[in-house]
Amino acid sequence: MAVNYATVTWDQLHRDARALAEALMPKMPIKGIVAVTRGGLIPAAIAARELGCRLIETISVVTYDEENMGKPQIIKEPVAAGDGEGFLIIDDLVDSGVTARVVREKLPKAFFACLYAKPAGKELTDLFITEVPQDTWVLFPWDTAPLFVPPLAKSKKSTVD
Ligand SMILES: O=P(O)(O)OC[C@H]1O[C@H](OP(=O)(O)OP(=O)(O)O)[C@H](O)[C@@H]1O
Repeated sequence: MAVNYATVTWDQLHRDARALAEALMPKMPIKGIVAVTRGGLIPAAIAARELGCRLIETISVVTYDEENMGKPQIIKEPVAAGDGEGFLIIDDLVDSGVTARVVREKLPKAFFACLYAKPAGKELTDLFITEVPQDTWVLFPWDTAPLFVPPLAKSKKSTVD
């Protein structure tokens, strides 16, 4: 399957996280936020600032490593969030939905919000900002760096030389 890329800039991410916070305003007041590390940390920080929320818990789910292929494992429990009642879960992306399923099982009473969702996992969310096609790889700002790109005139041998 061919892969397309969608580059998300810091500005775009900030706008989308603010849009998420605005959409979450009707859920206020809340007890706290659970950020799904690591991708949910920055969206959760932005949303927490907008929502005036200072209690931030985390959950870390490892869905793949060489010894544990395919078996998702919680390596950090969201202890402060109990069964999730009164908490918002925030992640950057729901792709296959494997992570979201594990997080929801752990926090069945929490509300699950993310910035971007792909078709395979979107039903596991309560709220997302933008749908992304399944074959698109989202490049987050922390995964990328600006690179020099040669001008067109230098990138191919000119035919008028
Ligand atoms: O729906 P899924 O197929 O489970 O994919 C979504 C998860 O993948 C990414 O995390 P990743 O496992 O890459 O870890 P990271 O955020 O620590 O980089 C993302 O932040 C989600 O938590």
